[in-house]
Amino acid sequence: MEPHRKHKVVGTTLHTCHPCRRTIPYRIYAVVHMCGIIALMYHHVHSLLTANAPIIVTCLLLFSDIVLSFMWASTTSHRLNPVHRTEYPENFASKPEDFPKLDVFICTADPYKEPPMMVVNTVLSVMAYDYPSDKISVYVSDDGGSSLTLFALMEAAEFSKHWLPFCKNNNVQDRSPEVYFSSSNSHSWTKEAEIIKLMYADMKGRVEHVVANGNVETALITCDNLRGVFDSWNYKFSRHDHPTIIQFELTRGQVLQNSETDMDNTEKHMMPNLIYVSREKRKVSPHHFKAGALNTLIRVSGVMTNSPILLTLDCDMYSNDPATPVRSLCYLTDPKIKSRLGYVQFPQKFIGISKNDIYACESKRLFNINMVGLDGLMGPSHVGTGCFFNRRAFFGPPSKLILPEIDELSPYRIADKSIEAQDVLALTHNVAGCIYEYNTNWGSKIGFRYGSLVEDYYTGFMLHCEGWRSIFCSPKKAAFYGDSPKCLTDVVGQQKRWAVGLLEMSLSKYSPIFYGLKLLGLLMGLGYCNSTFRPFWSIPLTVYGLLPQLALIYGVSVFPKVSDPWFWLYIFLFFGAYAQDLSDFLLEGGTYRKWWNDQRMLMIKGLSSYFFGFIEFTLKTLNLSTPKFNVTSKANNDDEQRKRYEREIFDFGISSSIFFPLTTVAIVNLVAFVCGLYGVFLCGEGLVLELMLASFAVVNCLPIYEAMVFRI
Ligand SMILES: O=c1ccn([C@@H]2O[C@H](COP(=O)(O)OP(=O)(O)O[C@H]3O[C@H](CO)[C@@H](O)[C@H](O)[C@H]3O)[C@@H](O)[C@H]2O)c(=O)[nH]1
Ligand SMILES: [Mn+2]
Repeated sequence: MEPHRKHKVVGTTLHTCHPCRRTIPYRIYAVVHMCGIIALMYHHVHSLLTANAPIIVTCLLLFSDIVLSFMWASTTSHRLNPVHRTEYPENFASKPEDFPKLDVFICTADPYKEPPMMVVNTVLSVMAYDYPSDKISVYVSDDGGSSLTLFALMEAAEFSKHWLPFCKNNNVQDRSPEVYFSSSNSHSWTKEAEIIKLMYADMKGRVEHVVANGNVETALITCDNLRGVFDSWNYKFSRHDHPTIIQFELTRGQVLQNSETDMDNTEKHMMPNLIYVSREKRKVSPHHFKAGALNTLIRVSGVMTNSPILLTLDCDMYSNDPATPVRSLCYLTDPKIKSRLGYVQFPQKFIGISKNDIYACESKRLFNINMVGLDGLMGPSHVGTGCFFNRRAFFGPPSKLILPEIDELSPYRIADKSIEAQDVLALTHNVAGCIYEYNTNWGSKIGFRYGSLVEDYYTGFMLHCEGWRSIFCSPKKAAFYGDSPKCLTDVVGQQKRWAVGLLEMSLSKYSPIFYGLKLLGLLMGLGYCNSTFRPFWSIPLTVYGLLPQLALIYGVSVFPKVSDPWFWLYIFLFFGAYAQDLSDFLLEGGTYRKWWNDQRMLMIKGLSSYFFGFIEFTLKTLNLSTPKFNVTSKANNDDEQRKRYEREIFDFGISSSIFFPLTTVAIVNLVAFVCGLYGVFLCGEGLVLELMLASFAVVNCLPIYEAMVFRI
């Protein structure tokens, strides 16, 4: 973070906003770089007309440079007005009874890729927020329809009665029990902590036993009334075809927590609601993956509690700071901005990243740098997790409320009935049914939007287009920590899914380049283009990764020679763009080595994920396949692999065709590099730019050669 003192400070005492220091130099540089790009375009057109190089070569280079310039322009839109914000939750003075109610949504989809203990820890960490407990309702959506997850939540509900008072009475900061009990200060644990630790270990043992067995044995269910709960999982039940299951009174008699009646074991605190929802699934009805799951939760929670504020979390994102909801209220309750404020987005931060982040798992540009840039315009994009929403934002533009099909779901309704009431329960089952959305606005005008595998990004974009604003809230102490894929195959797989989702968005009728620019204006529209058009990086990467290298091998030139003044333009544009990328990184708290790995990963993703993303998207458009939301595995059981990751050794995992273009480019560059060097020694002045490019690629590919050699 930069020092703020000298800068203009605007806002109320609940939050302040400071323009970043780099703004002015960045704006000046933008003008200079733009002149360079215009000159380059002139140069290309000139060579096209005078045709001193083969036309196809000039055209390919021109097209690549157009894509690169577009990427530069869209990145620059983030650089013209970056801001940092600070909030002062200590000034938030409402009485506990005046706090708004909060519904927390946690999504999970597969008990083997997303271990139920992980879900349990996330659930417990938010149940234990420093917030009036009776105002919190935690809804867990289980798209895996798994009895294992439900069993784990029943255990969590029981354990929470001890865990919540323990945290609050001792002001524990790590409210994910796994994190708390694995932290190193074990010697200072009190007797009470030791007892709770044993209870936790006990519960963990039971849950892991059930998961290893693959089914819930009746002997493990201690409470008689709970046994019937698992009857739904009969022979007809499969994860893609099953009825709705909603369980809400776990602790006494039936399932999960209920804040109206459940007291914790010290009888002082009220308990939050904990509700398990597995929406109905039928093979014939589309379920729209996570977007569909979240819309179901918006409706189920609408019927049960209808809190004005929603927090969405992926099951791996546990809370790292119990004060986070109050921090978000600094914005969400500010009368000056609240009527147009759609959401407050926190950054995605991850645990267990290797020292220099070899696979760029942090996605720093996406989750951090770009967010700071967009925050000074209309607000950050939505990144799917760690986001506090204004419920109203899901029901049409700020100026025009779109009423849902039934009154019970209206965002301003006060939910005053008990969640146990029969009619409430019946309605929740109805709204979680798979035909409920037919002929409604869900997924198009209200709720999370369907049509893209990056439902988060798409929905945020549509909200901005409707006139909603957003805020990026990035406190020093991370609000959430999550899990990020840590092996290369998983990373490129995740990125391929994103690429398909982004292409679905960029080539739809709501493409940021038309619809976005029209509704959001130049900078914000371009800002959205920066991410949506990211898969297009594969075009310049392929061209620049092969064409000049082939030229080197055949000894012909495609770039200007050193004696040509245009040579310096190439040097300037290349180093200018890279230097600015590096400076973005360093100014937002990155390191040189992380930046270096990040730029290498862009190359790798471009030649694998984005490349195949294009293919998958084309197949989808031709109706030849339907891309799926492949959930990223968060269970890492491979010790060898983990060790290699910690030692930062590149690991391609199981050999996969996804790496074919990448390895081809790596080999071509190595050959070209050798040929180029040979040329320089042989005839003095060689093809300097071509050789520089090949050497840059070779240096970048070193770990790839290493991995290739070790594999043989
Ligand atoms: O049919 C599905 C598929 C996924 N999920 C949940 O979606 C979340 C994200 O899935 P994950 O495999 O972790 O994907 P990531 O690529 O890591 O997620 C990023 O990208 C997604 C969009 O592709 C966003 O939804 C996420 O919030 C964002 O963190 C998880 O909690 C899943 O349980 C569902 O609920 N239903
Ligand atoms: Mn994830």
